[in-house]
Amino acid sequence: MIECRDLSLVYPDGTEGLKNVNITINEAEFIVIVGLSGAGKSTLIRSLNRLVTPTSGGLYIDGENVLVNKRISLRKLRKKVGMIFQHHNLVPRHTVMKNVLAGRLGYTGTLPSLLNLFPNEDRALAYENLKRVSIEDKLYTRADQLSGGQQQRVSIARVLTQQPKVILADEPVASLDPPTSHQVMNYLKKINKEDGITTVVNLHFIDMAMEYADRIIGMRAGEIVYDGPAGEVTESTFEDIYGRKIKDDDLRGGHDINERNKAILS
Ligand SMILES: Nc1ncnc2c1ncn2[C@@H]1O[C@H](COP(=O)(O)OP(=O)(O)OP(=O)(O)O)[C@@H](O)[C@H]1O
Repeated sequence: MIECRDLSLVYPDGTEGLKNVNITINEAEFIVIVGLSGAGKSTLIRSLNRLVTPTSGGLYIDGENVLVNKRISLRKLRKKVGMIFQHHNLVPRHTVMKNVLAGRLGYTGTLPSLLNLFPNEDRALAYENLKRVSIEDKLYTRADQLSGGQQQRVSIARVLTQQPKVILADEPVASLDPPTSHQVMNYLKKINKEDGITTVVNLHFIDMAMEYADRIIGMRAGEIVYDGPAGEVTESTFEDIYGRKIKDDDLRGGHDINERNKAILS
């Protein structure tokens, strides 16, 4: 469980990225954070993994405040919390397998991984996870030879290989076309349901947020302005969060294609 208590973050130039955020993220939830550009979605998700450091308040992971308790090293935190980025952050010239094995870094240490000395169990785990996102046939392909959607699936396999308790995804579909966006979201949702891994995703497409989230958190100007079950969200909720009418650009579309996608994945 993750708890933010009066969490605030002021960037060095004085910009308030987060203002008194109070949320509790429960085990196995699938949460989507929505809000306009600049609302603080990335700042919040990056705070949860300490990629940025909140300037006041408490951030409790399994009951321990990781902002004050130095016993919990960053490495330990990052073993528990896996991250997926918009641009997947794969090493372009490394093979798919090597990229996925990087998920074991927190367990093996840097030197064995530099020497490619991963135990066989790690390799088997990496292969299983590539199979879960249906990309095991690209095992020996260089990451930069894959499409954007394939690269994002490899980054999902990498995060799974880390065996995290929580997956954070910062705009994971922003660079993808509608069918590929749905494919990636379906994989994230399937993993959340099957493995019970808590998942927090930043999205700016409201139709996707409603389709995949169990719970939606709306942000504006660094503050939480909505927090509730996705089933209770309406167009006017989004208009309140965005402070304006909903536009076509706020929708990803592609739902007809998604029905086929879901059938393939189920
Ligand atoms: N390193 C930084 N230094 C100063 N200000 C920053 C920094 N990173 C983000 N900000 C500011 O903090 C606020 C929140 O930004 P953040 O990136 O968290 O928003 P966002 O909702 O994720 O937006 P987007 O969807 O465009 O990524 C914005 O005003 C942004 O300009």
